[in-house]
Amino acid sequence: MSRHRIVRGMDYNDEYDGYDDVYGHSVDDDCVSPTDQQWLFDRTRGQHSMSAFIKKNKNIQEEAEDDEDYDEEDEEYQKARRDSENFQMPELDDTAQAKLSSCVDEVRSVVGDAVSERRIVETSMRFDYDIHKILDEILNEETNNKDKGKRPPMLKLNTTPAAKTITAPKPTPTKITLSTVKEARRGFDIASPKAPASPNVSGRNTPTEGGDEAGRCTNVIFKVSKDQAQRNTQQLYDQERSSQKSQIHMIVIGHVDAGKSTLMGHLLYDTGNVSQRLMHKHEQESKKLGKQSFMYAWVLDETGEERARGITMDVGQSRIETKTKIVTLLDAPGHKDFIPNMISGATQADVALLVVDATRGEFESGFELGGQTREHAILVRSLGVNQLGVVINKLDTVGWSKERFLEIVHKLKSFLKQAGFKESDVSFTPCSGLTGENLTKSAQEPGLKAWYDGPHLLDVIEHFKVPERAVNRPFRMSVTDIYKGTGSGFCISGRIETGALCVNDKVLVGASREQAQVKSLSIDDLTQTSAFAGDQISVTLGGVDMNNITVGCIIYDPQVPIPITTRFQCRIIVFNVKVPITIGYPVLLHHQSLIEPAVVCKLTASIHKSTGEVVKKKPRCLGQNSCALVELETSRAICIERYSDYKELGRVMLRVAGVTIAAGMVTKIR
Ligand SMILES: Nc1nc2c(ncn2[C@@H]2O[C@H](COP(=O)(O)OP(=O)(O)OP(=O)(O)O)[C@@H](O)[C@H]2O)c(=O)[nH]1
Repeated sequence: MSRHRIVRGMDYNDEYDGYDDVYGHSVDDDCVSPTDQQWLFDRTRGQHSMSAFIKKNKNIQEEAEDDEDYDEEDEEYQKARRDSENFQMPELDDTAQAKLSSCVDEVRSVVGDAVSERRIVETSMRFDYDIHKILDEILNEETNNKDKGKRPPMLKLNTTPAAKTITAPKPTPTKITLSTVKEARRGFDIASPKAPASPNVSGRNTPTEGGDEAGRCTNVIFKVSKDQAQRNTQQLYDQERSSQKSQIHMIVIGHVDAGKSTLMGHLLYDTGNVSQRLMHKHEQESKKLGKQSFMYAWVLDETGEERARGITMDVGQSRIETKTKIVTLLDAPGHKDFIPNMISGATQADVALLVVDATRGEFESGFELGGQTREHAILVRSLGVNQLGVVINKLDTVGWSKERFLEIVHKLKSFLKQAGFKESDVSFTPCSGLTGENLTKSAQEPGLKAWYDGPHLLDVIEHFKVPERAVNRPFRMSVTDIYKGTGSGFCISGRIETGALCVNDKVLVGASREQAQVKSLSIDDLTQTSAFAGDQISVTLGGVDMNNITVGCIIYDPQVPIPITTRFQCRIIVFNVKVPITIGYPVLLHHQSLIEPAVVCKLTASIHKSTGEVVKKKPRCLGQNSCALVELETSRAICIERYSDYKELGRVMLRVAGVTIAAGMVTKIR
C-alpha cells in the first residue's frame, strides 16, 4: 500500500531499489487479515510506535532479511526504531496533549512510521502545533537527508515490521507471507529441479523432487536405459563420424535486397545442388511474373508469398558439400520485420556470410542509414558467431570498381572490429550473385580479374574453421519446429547444442520436465540411429502430448536436467534505446528459438565494457552503449543455462517494438 508515503521529494528509482523480490505486490494487502484485530496497529491501545507494537507481540515471526542491499537501510531503520522505543512522552496539560495527539496523527497519516515519535513530538512542540509548519519541516528534512545521499527511512516501508507481521500465529486462509510472495515471484531456484505448475503439464511423466546445489538432479529417478546411462558419447562420435566430412552451419545475413537468396541460389546451382531442369522451371515461372531477376532467389524463397513479394520471410535452408565439409546454408530474411526469424536462424549458426550491396547508395542505406547490415552483424556476433565472410555483392552494378570495393572494405573493417570480430576471422570477397562471378571459380570478368586474384566464395566457405562440438556434454536441444509426422508420435526439429541423442533415448521436455522417448531420428531426411552436437535433426517423440511442446522449448538429458527459472541475472550490452532502461522495463526475451515476454526487474550494476569492473552499483537507468548486470523476470518458467556452463544456451537477446536493444549472457540463475 502506498498510504504511508512521503510523497514530496520521493524518488521512484530509489523507491524500487532492492524492492524487486516483491515487485508488483502490495505486501500490506497480502499479509494482514483485516479481521485479525489483534495484529493490527492501533494507537488508541497505547502503541505509540510500530516498534512498540512489535515488542509486545514477541511471537510474531519476522522474516529473515536475505538481501545484503538492505544493510545500510536497516541500520537507519533500527535507529529510528530505538528512538521511538526509548522516547518518553512529555508531561503536558490537557489542551497541549490534545493538540499534540492531533498533530502526531496528522503527521503519521502523511509520513507513516518512517519518522520517529520523538521527532514528530519535538517538531510539533517547536512549531507550536502548527500542522503546516510541522509537516513542512519534517518533509523538507526528509528530502535533505535524501539529497545528502542518505536514504530516507520511509523507503523501508515494505520491509518494516508492519509489513513483516505476516506470519501471525492465527493465519487466515487468505494470508500470504512475504516469503511466500518471494517464493512465488522467484519461480524455480536453480537448485530445485521440481517441475513448475504449468497448465500444459499432463503429469504423466513429471518427476517430483531432488536436486543438488548445481541445479542437477540427484535423487530424482528418471529411468533411462542402461545403454543411455553408460554411453560414451565421444567414443560413439569418433566411431561414427571420424571418416566423414565435418559439418558446419552457415547463416547468410545482410540488409534487405542485398542479394542473399540470389547468391545462395546461384551457388547451389553452380555446385550441382539444383538440377538444370529445376532451374529452367524457376526461370520460366519467374519470367511469367515479370520477376526473372529473382530466378536464383526462388531456389530458397519457396513460398508463394515470398516469391510474390520478392523478399525472404523465413530462414531458407539447404546444403552444399565442399572438399572437406558439409555446409548447411541458412538464408536469413533481410527485412527488419523478420529479425526474430533471423535470430532463430543465427542461434543455429557456426559461421556467417554478411552480404552487402556494392551499388552506390544501396550500401550506404543498408549500413549507414539505420539498415540491417549493422544490426545483423552485431546480432550474430552477440549470438556467438565469430567467423565472418563479407561478400561485397552486385559489383557488376559499379563496373567492378576496385575503389568502390576498397571503400566498402574500409568502412566495414572498423565497424566489424568494434562489433567484436577479430580481423583475422573476417574476409572480404568481391562477387556478383546474379552473374555468378567469383562464386565457385576464380575471377573471369576482365574488370575484376584486373585487380583481384584472391579466393572465390566457395574457397572462403571451405576455409572456415569447424568449431569444436560439445559432444561429451549432457544432451540439450532447442525445438525450432513441431509437426505431425507419419505414423505414431509427432516430430520436432532443431539443432543439438550439446551431447548426443540416440533412438530409444529418454528425454525431458521444457519447463514441465515431462518425459518422452525418441522413436526415430533423421538428419536431412536420412534415418539415423544417433545424432551429435551440431547436427540439425528431426525427431519423432512418443510418450508426451504434442500440445506440451512449443517452439523454443528445450529438450534435454533426464540425468542432468537443465535449470528452470523465471528469474536470472545477465550481463548485457545495450545497443539502441530511445528510452533508457529502468526497473520495470518490458522486453521480449529471445533465447534460442524461444520468444518470451520479460521485465527488467533489477539493475544490479553498470560495468566497464572491456574489464567487466563495476562502475556503479544499482544505476537508476541504462543508456545506449552501456554495459550492465541486470536481472530479468519472465512470466512463465523457462529453461536456461549460465553462459559459463553452456555458452550455447546462456545467451539472450532483448528486443522492444521490433528493435534489438541489448544482447546478454546469463551469469546467475535465481
Ligand atoms: N545487378 C545485380 N543484381 C542482383 C545481384 N544479386 C541480386 N540482385 C538482385 O537484387 C534483388 C534482390 O535479390 P534477393 O536475392 O532477393 O535479395 P535478398 O537479400 O535475398 O532479399 P531479402 O532476403 O528479402 O532480404 C533481385 O532483383 C536480384 O536480381 C547482383 O549480383 N547483381
